[in-house]
Amino acid sequence: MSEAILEQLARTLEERKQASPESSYVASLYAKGLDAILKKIGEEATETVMAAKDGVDEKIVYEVADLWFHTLVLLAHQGLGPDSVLTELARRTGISGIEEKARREQ
Ligand SMILES: N=c1c2ncn([C@@H]3O[C@H](COP(=O)(O)OP(=O)(O)OP(=O)(O)O)[C@@H](O)[C@H]3O)c2ncn1[C@@H]1O[C@H](COP(=O)(O)O)[C@@H](O)[C@H]1O
Repeated sequence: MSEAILEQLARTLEERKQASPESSYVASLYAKGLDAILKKIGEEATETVMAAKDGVDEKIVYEVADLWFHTLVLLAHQGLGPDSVLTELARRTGISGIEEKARREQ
């Protein structure tokens, strides 16, 4: 399920490259450029740290979702997608390419 969400969101982020900045938050970030996206990632990372310091699980989840979302916007902006990160994580955990492909197709 989690991969399906990432893939759906990645498709939406790709579609937003054709949208007007007035009609979409993501399109407005693309229009502002890389530095604006990186600034949001920095802010969301800081908010994640503060949430973790507060120790409230709901806040942590909310801020990590914001952080993940903005890193996905960065990947899309750079012409990358969640697949490349999942492949790298799979490589680190020792899952082979064939195993990973089979798992994804299940
Ligand atoms: N998943 C998200 C998502 N998560 C977080 N955000 C936005 O990220 C921003 C988080 O910034 P902050 O926490 O600083 O809150 P804020 O003060 O309101 O934000 P700023 O005004 O400072 O930018 C908010 O504006 C949230 O609305 C998101 N915006 C959009 N999406 C999804 O992205 C897709 C495209 O969205 P649009 O571009 O809006 O069509 C859709 O599927 C949306 O559901």
